[in-house]
Amino acid sequence: MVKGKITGLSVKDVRFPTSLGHHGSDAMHTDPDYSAAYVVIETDAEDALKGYGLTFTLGKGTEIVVCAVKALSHLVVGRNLEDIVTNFRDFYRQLTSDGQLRWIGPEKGVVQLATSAVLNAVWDLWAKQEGKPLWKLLVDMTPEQLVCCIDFRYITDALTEAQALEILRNGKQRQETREEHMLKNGYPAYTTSCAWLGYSDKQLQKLCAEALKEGWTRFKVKVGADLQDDIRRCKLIRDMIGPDNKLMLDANQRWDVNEAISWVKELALFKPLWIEEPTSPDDILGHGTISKALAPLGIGVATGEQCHNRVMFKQFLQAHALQYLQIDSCRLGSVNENLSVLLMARKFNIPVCPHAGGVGLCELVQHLIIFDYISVSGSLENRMCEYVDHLHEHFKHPVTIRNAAYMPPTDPGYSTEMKEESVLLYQFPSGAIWQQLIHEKKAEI
Ligand SMILES: C[C@H](O)[C@@H](O)CC(=O)C(=O)O
Ligand SMILES: [Mg+2]
Repeated sequence: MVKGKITGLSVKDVRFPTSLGHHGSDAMHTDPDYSAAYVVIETDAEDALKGYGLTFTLGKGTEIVVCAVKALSHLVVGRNLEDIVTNFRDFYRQLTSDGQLRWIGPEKGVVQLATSAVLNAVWDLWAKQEGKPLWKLLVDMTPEQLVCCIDFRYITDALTEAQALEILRNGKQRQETREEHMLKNGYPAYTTSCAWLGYSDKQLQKLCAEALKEGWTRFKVKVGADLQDDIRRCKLIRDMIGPDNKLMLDANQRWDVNEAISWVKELALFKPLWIEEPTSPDDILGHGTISKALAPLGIGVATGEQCHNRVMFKQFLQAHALQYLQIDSCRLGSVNENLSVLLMARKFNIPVCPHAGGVGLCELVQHLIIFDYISVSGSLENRMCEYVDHLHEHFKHPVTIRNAAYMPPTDPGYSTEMKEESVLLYQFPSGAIWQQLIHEKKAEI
């Protein structure tokens, strides 16, 4: 039962100094401080439940997203939660179509990140009021209710509402069997934690050995800055994991199109499954050219973590420009826009392998991919979800990984809530952690 009027929305700039340990580093983001614009919404309902939402950023710039969240808040405060969720498509459109704010988007960049943080909080609150983890809320919704959350504007040439309904109705068949499978075995994951670009070979070997012991069988390596380094690191990791485990490469947009093709050909002997973000995330035709060139080598192209909306994904799919689609729970406009992308991926028969990691991205996206398996794709073939072993301790309901798989969350909500003490300590710049780093001249405002 959904209830209450939204009476308040607050947003905080929360940053973790991950750059100090080179965690999260890649060929383009050499010093990321994993951060979040962290939203809390309150209602006047007696249950006193709050909704928590976030979007992921890399340090500087979080304050700009915070500003955008504040600019959106007048569209949220004062609204009745039941009205929002029963007309979710309209609400999504109100947030993304504000006559003035859309000029700095539309549906991309800072305003879309802010939209995502706000809507993630709404979904969290809805799931909490229903007493279900978000994935289960989605699984239990009817196809009609689910399509009512999706804005089909700009994608009907690829997916109509009727086609979405058909996919979701088919997805209802044997749904219980797949739910049981998830509850027993979890959703398969791969790890990126061993091979950030800033890690030494020694660190890489140590982390890889530990991961193998823990049962990981799928590994991602950062590449793209220096070819000889890449060859050395890929050989190191391939030798350690053996020929049968999976290896993926991630260049984080470092190359031009032809450079990407020739560079990846040099790494082909290490048998990577995919090359991720080989070039600009906006270059759909470029990704298509790379896909064509690498297909004979058995290497696919993966992208999506910086794909800013459903229209981009539509075109990637139409242009056969990706072979692995990487949704991101905080880059797209929350669950609403992600639903449309999951359905398009199903229609085009492309496996979804979500981007996760960052801060909170694993916590959130596990709900979406578990729902995808149970109610949309119905398949685990060629599918896996990213896992990164950082910052989970700051969440009230952190992910549970068992045998290299995400176990479905059981607590009500979207797993978005951070521990209060973490928010206090890491709030930028007033939190004690940042005050200390600023004092030691290891950080600046
Ligand atoms: C800057 C981030 O850590 C980025 O490297 C993450 C990423 O590309 C991934 O996890 O994939
Ligand atoms: Mg990546």
